[in-house]
Order: sequence, then structure tokens, then C-alpha cells
Amino acid sequence: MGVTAEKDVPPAVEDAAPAVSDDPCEKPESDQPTKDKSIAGGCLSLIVLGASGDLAKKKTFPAIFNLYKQGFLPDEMHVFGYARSNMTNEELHEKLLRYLKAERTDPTTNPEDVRKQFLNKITYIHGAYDADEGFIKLNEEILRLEREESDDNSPTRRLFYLALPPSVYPLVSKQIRKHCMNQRGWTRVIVEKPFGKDLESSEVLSSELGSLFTEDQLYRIDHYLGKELVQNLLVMRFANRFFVPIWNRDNIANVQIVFKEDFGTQGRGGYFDEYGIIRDIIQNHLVQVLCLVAMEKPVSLSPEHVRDEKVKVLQCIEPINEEEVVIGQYEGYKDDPTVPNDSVTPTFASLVLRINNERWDGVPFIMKAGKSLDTRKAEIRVQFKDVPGDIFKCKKQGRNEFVMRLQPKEAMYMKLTVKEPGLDMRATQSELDMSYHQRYQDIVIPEAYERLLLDTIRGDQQHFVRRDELRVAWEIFTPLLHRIDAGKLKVIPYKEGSRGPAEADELNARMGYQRTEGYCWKPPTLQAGAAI
Ligand SMILES: NC(=O)C1=CN([C@@H]2O[C@H](COP(=O)(O)OP(=O)(O)OC[C@H]3O[C@@H](n4cnc5c(N)ncnc54)[C@H](OP(=O)(O)O)[C@@H]3O)[C@@H](O)[C@H]2O)C=CC1
Ligand SMILES: O=C1O[C@H](COP(=O)(O)O)[C@@H](O)[C@H](O)[C@H]1O
Repeated sequence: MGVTAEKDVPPAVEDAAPAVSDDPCEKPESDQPTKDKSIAGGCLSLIVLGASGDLAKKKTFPAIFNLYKQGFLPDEMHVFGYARSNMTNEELHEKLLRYLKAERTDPTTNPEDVRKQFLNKITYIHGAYDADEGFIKLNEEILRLEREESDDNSPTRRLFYLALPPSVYPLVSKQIRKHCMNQRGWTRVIVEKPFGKDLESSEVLSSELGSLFTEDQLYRIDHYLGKELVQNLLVMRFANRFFVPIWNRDNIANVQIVFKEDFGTQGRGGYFDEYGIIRDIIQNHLVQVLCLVAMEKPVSLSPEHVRDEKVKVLQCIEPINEEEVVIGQYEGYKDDPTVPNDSVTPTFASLVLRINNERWDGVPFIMKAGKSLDTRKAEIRVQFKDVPGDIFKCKKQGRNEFVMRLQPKEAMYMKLTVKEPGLDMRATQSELDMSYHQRYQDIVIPEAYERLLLDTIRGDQQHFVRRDELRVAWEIFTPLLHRIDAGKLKVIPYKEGSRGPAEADELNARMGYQRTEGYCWKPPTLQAGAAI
């Protein structure tokens, strides 16, 4: 079946010019919270496929609920859950209850009532992924509620979220295409990572989905692109004069992009063992972050301009050198009953990516990810070169670093050298710190999934992965992954709760990363007993 053009209803446009105030501290009218922020455009159906699963209950439904309770979704909105499990509506509601936080967002409403209203909007339908019957029923239910909300000529919107293992994407997509396409407005489909297991399987999947949906109907979600500090990267880099001239090989010694979790596979061992940490975290989440750290300035913020630049930087990445790879597995990983006893799947990896272009030639990008480590955090750490002709001998203590902590407790800080206060002329390490929870005390930072769902409804693909980006990312990692799968690289055991294999610290040292000596800054928001 070929792909036919869909009627795509453009997102609502604010056409009234906001009133401008002379007070520079007053927010423009368009920035003030408004009572009705919901996106106009007709009846909206949000369909979660794989509704019985882990992602659906922990992330997808809560993200929809958060948008709903903040007033971002229109009244004429319905949510559908679809999966094979035989459940009633009430059973699904019961399952979701503990994940939907009933909090007061508006003094005039009772949060419990809001949650009840939301649950009443969820209809569960059970059916197979490979047979017509369930999808015919799903379509009938969607149509029935669309008709209740609007007349036959008004536009409607359908968003399908595939919270399913990728192995069933083609089957389910065919059924959506066959039975559930919207005839009165747009149909969009969100697919979750991993998009394949290597270049070949990813290309097969892309072709299958590409024969069913156009690229502008497909939203490949990578939730790291929805994180607040990841979204801040382009602003930081391109809106601040002092970063512009120093963001290059002349000044930067090395970059680390790090993901650490202090827990293991947590019941997802079956899935994880098939993929491993490089496919689970590095090839997608960390590579997306790298693109935003390293890309050139886009022509504009339009999704295509931004994604064009991301592709270019990926195309400049050299083949990975195995001498610059450390992989490990935590002791106890195989105690998970869903993991085979002889598994050699890495739960830790640290590897170096080198970008062969004018800006980055010679700067190692160290990508590190691991499960069951000493802490949970994700950060970007940019280490600068030493000051030439240093007269303060402060080199021994530490270099300048710019750190963006994506989680927990978002922060940006710069490690720099200052005069130690007092009568002596002594240089010491200090920091300029912007901890979000101090700086923006009244603002609740949205969950990544919440933001990306809203982008999808608005039809904005900037923070989603384009097909060519995906292909280049797989080109970079596939040769290494095949060698790891074939058991050609040594998997180093490490203790749960540790920093991972010592070899990873040695790799950092080989790449020229200098640890700050005799100084460890604890951001105020991470200190025990912090008021915020
Ligand atoms: N969980 C997480 O934290 C994250 C998950 N993801 C991605 O999201 C997607 C969904 O993840 P998650 O919810 O954890 O997955 P689950 O394993 O929980 O699967 C979701 C649902 O899919 C159905 N299902 C499971 N296995 C199969 C199978 N082999 N064939 C057909 N149907 C199956 C089940 O529903 P039923 O049997 O009722 O039909 C299940 O409830 C995956 O692509 C995953 O990689 C991405 C980021 C984080
Ligand atoms: O995609 C995934 O991400 C989570 C980590 O997400 P975070 O937003 O909590 O950092 C990870 O646990 C999981 O293994 C992986 O599939």
C-alpha cells in the first residue's frame, strides 16, 4: 500500500499581537499563564498501543495526564489504551492510579476530581497486534467518540503512541494504516527507541514504516531531547557571546557525556540483554546530546535546519577505535532470572568518538554509560585546555570546566580559578553556579515525555530523530556492536555501586582528562539537608 497525503491541520497560530510593556522586568503578555492554553484544532484522540506495559504506565499515561491537568489538552480529547492483555477499563484505571499524581494546579479545582475526570476519558480495548478485529474495534470506538464531540465536517486529530517492543512495530503500523487512519485531519505516530539493533535491521524497520507513513507523520522519540538542559544547549551555545569564540579545538581539551544509573535492569533484563548499554543509551540518547554539543549553528530553529546540522556532525565521526573502548558487566547482572547465565552483554561502556572537522579535530568525546554504578546522574562535562604560560601554578588543582547536569536537579556550573580570599595571593578552584531549583524556584520543570507529546500534537519535529540521523548513528556503532556481539571484546566485571571498571578511568586519563585534585564541589541542591 502506498502512502497517501494526509490532511494536515496546521497548529494554532497566535495572531493577535501581544501588548508591549515599558517595564523590562515584566513578562510580555504572551508569556503570562493563560487560562486556555489547549491546542485548538478539533477532537483529539491519543491512542497508546502497549497500554499494559511498563513505559505506558510509568511515562506515557502520566505525561498525558500532566498535560491534561495543566490545561494543555482540549476538552474534546479522548485517550485509548490498546494491548493484548484482557483487562477492563476499571482494571487499567486501577493500574495507572499510583502513577498519576493528583496535585493542585489550580486553586478552584479539586485534584482528585481532575484525576477522576481524566481516568473517565481512558477507554481500554484489548486485541491482537497482528489481526484486523481489534483494530476495527479500536477505529469504531475512536469514530464514535469523535462523532460525539464534533460534526462530520470538523477536523479531528489522531496520535498513536507505540509503547511496544520494536519487533511488533511493522505489524501494528500496518493495522493502523489499514483500519485507523484519520479521514478528517492528521494522523501521527510516535515510535520508541530502540529503532532496530544495527544498521541493517534499522534500515529494514525504516523502510517498513516509510512505506506506511510519510516522514512528517512519524515521530521517532528520544526522550533525552525533551530534557530541559538538553533543550537549553542550543540557547547556551548560540545566544551567549562568550561561548561562541571558545567552543572549539583551540580551547577545549575533551568533552565527556555521561549517563550513570545506581540501579540495575529492574525487571527489564529480558529486553536489556538483547540490546546492551550501547544500544540502550549511547547510540541514541548520548549521541543526540553530542550532536547538540558539537553541531554548527543552524540556519534557523526550524526542525529541518536543526536536523541538517545534526546529520552533518554525525557524518564527520570517524570509525570507533577499539583501543578506545571499555565495556563491562556488573556482578549480579546474571542473577536476574530473565538474563541468560552465560550473558556477555555489556551493562557499562565508555568509548571515544572523534569528530573529524575543523572545529573538533583532535578533541576526544568520551561517551560513558552504565547501570548499577555509584550514583544516578547524567551530565555533559566540557574541559578546557590549560592557560598557556600559567604564572599561578594552579594547573595542579584543576582546569576550567563547564558542566551541564541534566539530572538529577538540573544545574549548570563553571569550574574556574579565583584568588583565595585573604591576604595571600593564592589561586584556588571555585565555581559559578546556576542550580535551576534555586534560580527558578516557582517553576516546575516539565517531564521530557510531556514536552515531546505536546510537540507532536503541535506538529513540531525539531526534537525528534529524522530517518537520516538514525542511519548515520547506526553506521557509527554497527561495526563495534557486531564485534561485541561476537564476543571479540573483553567484558570487564565490576562491582555493583562502584564507578565501573578502573580501565574506564584509565581511558579518561589517556584522553587527557585531568581530574580536579583536592577539591570536590557539592552543588547546594545536592547537599544533605538542602532547603530547596
Ligand atoms: N520502560 C522504559 O522505561 C522504557 C521503554 N522504552 C521503549 O518503549 C517501548 C515499550 O517498552 P516497555 O513498556 O518497557 O515494554 P514492555 O515489555 O512492558 O511491553 C509493552 C507491552 O507490549 C506487549 N508486548 C511485550 N512483549 C511483546 C511481544 N514479544 N510481542 C508482542 N507484544 C508484546 C505487552 O502487552 P500485551 O501483552 O498486553 O499486549 C506489554 O505490556 C520499547 O520499545 C522500549 O524499548 C524506551 C525508554 C524507556
Ligand atoms: O531509554 C532509557 O532510559 C532510561 C533512563 O532514562 P532517564 O530519563 O531516567 O535518564 C533507562 O533506565 C533505560 O534503560 C533506557 O531504556
